[in-house]
Amino acid sequence: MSDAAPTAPVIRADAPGSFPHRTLAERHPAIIRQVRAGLPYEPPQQHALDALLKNCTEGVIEPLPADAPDRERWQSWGMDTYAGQSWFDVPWLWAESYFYRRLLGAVGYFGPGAWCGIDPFRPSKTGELHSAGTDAELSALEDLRDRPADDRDRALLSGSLWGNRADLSFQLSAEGGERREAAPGLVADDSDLLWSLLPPGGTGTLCLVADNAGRELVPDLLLIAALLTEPRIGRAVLHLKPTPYYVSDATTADVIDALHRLRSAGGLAGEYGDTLWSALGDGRLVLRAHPFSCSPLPYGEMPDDLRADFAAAGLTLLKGDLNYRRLVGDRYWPATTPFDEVTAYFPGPVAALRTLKSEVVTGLSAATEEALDKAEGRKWLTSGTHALIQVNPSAGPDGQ
Ligand SMILES: O=P(O)(O)OC[C@H]1O[C@](O)(CO)[C@@H](O)[C@@H]1O
Repeated sequence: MSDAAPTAPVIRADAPGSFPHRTLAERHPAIIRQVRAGLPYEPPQQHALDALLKNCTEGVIEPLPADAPDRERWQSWGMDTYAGQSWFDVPWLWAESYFYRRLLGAVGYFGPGAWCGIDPFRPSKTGELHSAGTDAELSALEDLRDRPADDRDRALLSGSLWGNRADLSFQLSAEGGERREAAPGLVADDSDLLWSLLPPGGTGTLCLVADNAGRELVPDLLLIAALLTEPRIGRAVLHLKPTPYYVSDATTADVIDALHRLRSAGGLAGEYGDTLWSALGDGRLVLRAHPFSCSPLPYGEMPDDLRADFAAAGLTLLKGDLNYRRLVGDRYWPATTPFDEVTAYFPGPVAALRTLKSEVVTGLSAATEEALDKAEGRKWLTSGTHALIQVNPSAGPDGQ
């Protein structure tokens, strides 16, 4: 970002009782317990998980072992700077991301050994993919078959947006322990602008930066299939996580599971599944699993090859809360900070589709913020019941 770009305090988890503090102090231990119970880990993995539980609540950040395959990468992402500090004192985004890296290390994900490559979150991901909720959503898709293309596209976009509520890590500590109903209406809605960047007959490239597997990835895939079929795009690039992350984030294995699920569902879901299967085969759908997708840094610090990927797209659509935090910067922005200003650095037109699950938000009108505060206090920021669609069509070199 240029020197004139707006700025605000970076979020840390050092205030007991705050939302970020509860994430580290309560959610991370709950995730470790869930992982430990979810697979029949052997004593070395169990002991390592117990040690991580103690370390992440009471200890200081420890560097990766000398033989870790990604040690140098983490050094370039700030590991040496933060080693020795409390998890609660470093940037919240950094602490959360590093927690998931340490969790994978504890279960032997990076090998050597028999647990190499085993996703510790797979039990909850597959449970969700094969749930009655997913069945119901796939059958409901049939109702869209005979609707005008524009209506169908808007319904699929809405499915992709609200699919972001289905975040398994979030469910572990949603306020009150139970799921609350989604609020009608969006706190910001640039959907008309978004559709103008995906015109009927369009042949451009859409980059979709995925978030969660299962009930979020399924509608994301359906949206891509519809856009390719209509067509509104000629090609889609789907950015996934190279390793399991934030419990439910989608990896290549999760895409394959989701495609099997679609194809076995029959009906329109099955047709879309077949479309995506062949689009992978002929290059109209491309999968990426860039290391930076699991980095603890904002997109403002993305490497050149990723920047080039986004620059080549007619639109990059980032899904979910974490991607939003990384897009605008994980900071306590005044909610009225213009979205266009904090995303001006992005290499091309960019859109965010997200339900609100952290205290990071930009681009709201003062009236919207006031009405939300009046109705809910500050809970609307983190409850996951509100959503937004924001677009900066002029990000990138031509727009600056
Ligand atoms: O799956 P999403 O939408 O990225 O949400 C994950 C979010 O949940 C949290 O774990 C808790 O709010 C955040 O750290 C993170 O931004």
